Amino acid sequence: MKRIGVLTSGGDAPGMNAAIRAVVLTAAAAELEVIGFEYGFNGVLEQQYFSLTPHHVNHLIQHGGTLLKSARCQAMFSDDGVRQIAAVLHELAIDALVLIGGDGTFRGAMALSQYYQGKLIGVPGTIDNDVDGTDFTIGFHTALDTALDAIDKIRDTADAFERIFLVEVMGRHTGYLAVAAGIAAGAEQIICPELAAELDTDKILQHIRSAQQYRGRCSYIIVVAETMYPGGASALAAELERQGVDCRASVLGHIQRGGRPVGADRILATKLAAYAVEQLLQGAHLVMAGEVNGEAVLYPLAKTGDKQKQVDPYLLAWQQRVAQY
Ligand SMILES: Nc1ncnc2c1ncn2[C@@H]1O[C@H](COP(=O)(O)OP(=O)(O)OP(=O)(O)O)[C@@H](O)[C@H]1O
Ligand SMILES: O=P(O)(O)OC[C@H]1O[C@](O)(CO)[C@@H](O)[C@@H]1O
Repeated sequence: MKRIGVLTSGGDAPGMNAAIRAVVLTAAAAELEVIGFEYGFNGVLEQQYFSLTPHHVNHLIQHGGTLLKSARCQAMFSDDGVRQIAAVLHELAIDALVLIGGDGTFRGAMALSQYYQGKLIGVPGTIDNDVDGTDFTIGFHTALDTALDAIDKIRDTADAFERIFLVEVMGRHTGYLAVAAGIAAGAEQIICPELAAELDTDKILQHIRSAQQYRGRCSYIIVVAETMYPGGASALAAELERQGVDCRASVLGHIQRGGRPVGADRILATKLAAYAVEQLLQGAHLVMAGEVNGEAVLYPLAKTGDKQKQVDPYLLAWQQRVAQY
């Protein structure tokens, strides 16, 4: 193996830069050349790439975003597009490709494996934490702290007005961020797919009223996962207002994707990206470098999107038992 490629794809996540750095430094130590493709799979298709040297990754570890940019690539959903991308990789003599992204990116890797003869390895980078085969994805811990910082501030103003707030967090179709942020912020309610397939406004109102009966007037925060209500938290707040409850909505949105990665994400990114390159050199293919119980492990890329990993059931049950107090 002489020349490897690396790209970041899907939603950017704090710590992706730390992962790129570790890929480049580990490869340099093994005398491998690294080609960085920009804008995810689009950069391969459009041949937007540059040779990445240790010089490029100096003092990169502390920065959010991704040096390689990210994107979602429509061409990957057509057979023709996948073939073209594989052809560019062959043309550039890329022996292996390191893909830093979420389960969608890894589905892309599986599609690419039909036409690409080189090796493919994944590094889990997404704030959503919705990737099987690793306890945590790179970016999740930073996004959690960013959400917490915002919710703690919302609590201050909610307390001052004894107001009800809906705070919408990201997470696509999973509630890892919602549950973690809700628990850590001491939210009164958490609404996420793991707690209820469909949102029930009667139940929400009942919950608010029973908490108010028990405590008297007080602030009340509901953390809502982004896909739980058509139109999001703002539309849900409007509906609750219509039913006679005065409340405000705050959508945290993309601020959760930005910012300096926290230590846990920098360390996870360094470990998993370094491990991925080392394992490539040992012949690994079509696997993701993950971390389970503190150990670096390889997990089949084909299974990373199976949704076997669970949001902590203990915390979910506990939240439901105590929230009315
Ligand atoms: N089924 C698929 N077949 C081929 N390519 C895919 C497939 N699913 C996703 N991809 C490719 O991977 C890219 C990223 O996927 P996606 O938008 O789902 O983000 P992700 O990697 O899951 O990260 P995140 O969840 O953090 O946004 C897509 O834009 C597409 O190019
Ligand atoms: O950047 P976009 O396309 O708005 O995507 C937002 C989505 O990306 C994520 O930030 C990461 O997957 C999700 O939490 C969110 O649903």
